[in-house]
Amino acid sequence: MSVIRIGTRGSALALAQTKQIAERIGKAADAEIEIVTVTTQGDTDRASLSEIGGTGVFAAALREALVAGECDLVVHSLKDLPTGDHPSLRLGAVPKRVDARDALCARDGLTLAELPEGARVGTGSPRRIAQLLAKRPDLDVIDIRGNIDTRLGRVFSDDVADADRLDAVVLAAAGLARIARGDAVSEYFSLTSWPTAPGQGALALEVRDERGSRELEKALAAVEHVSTRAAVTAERLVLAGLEAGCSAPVAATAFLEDELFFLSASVYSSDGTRRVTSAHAASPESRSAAHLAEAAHDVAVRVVDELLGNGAGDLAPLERTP
Ligand SMILES: NCc1[nH]cc(CCC(=O)O)c1CC(=O)O
Repeated sequence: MSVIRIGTRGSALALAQTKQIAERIGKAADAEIEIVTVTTQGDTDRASLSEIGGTGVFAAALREALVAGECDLVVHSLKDLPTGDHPSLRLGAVPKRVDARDALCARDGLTLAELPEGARVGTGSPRRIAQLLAKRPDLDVIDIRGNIDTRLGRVFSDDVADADRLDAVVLAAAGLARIARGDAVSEYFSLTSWPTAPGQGALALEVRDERGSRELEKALAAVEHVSTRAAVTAERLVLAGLEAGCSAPVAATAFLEDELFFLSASVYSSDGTRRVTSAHAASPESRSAAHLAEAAHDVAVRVVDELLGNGAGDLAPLERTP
């Protein structure tokens, strides 16, 4: 029997999502599935995400393992994947997105509006910092790093030093659901008032840019979800069009509803006081992958033009300066 080796990061989130994909692939392909754990700089480096630069830190080591042939397929959180094409890898499949929303995890079940004045709220994401300050300029936003459990621990664990204690953290709902910590959520932010990172809540299955084995191709086809791929393509084209990295204060949300394909994107100033938003829709000729891709490109071009025309380029440092 042929073997499909799946590379993954070692965090609880990465393992949970990889195991889920492994199970689906195991059912679809007549192959033995092996999981290969790879350590990445994003897992070991405790510097803040804005310092080491979000773009690619989580993805780089996984990609190296894939290029080196140590595995046949890697599972990424799509939002951690750089937007540019890799010279020898391709996006083999994009499974159906789960929840794209951000969630507040606060002590005593408090919502954002209910947090006391000056409350300490943790996040390492420039987008989330800007969104928090836009709604609550009084908050003390603390730059934090680490996996989801570590971050939740700063709010809920009994053995956190008082100096490290936070009143709340903002995390991706999808990540919390994947590691079965949805119980920690005190408020889900609606995508209309709080859009999230391009690709958030979606996974990316990356493979070498060659025709894979029959079983690998069968596995990829079985988990592919065409409208999710079109949505995340449009969202990522916004980042690419703005020449922004994944640590830029940029949010984008795309989805197919009835016969319309929507894309909305926002760029924030770092302090949350200013925001430029653009939204456009297209009606694809059909729901085929090709027509949806066409719609995704079409709306992304219009959204990027409008954002830049309205001064988005001057709002925030979009590109990471090394
Ligand atoms: N940047 C880290 C990261 N990458 C993917 C997720 C969550 C799951 C997802 O969006 O797919 C997270 C954690 C978070 O943002 O809370």
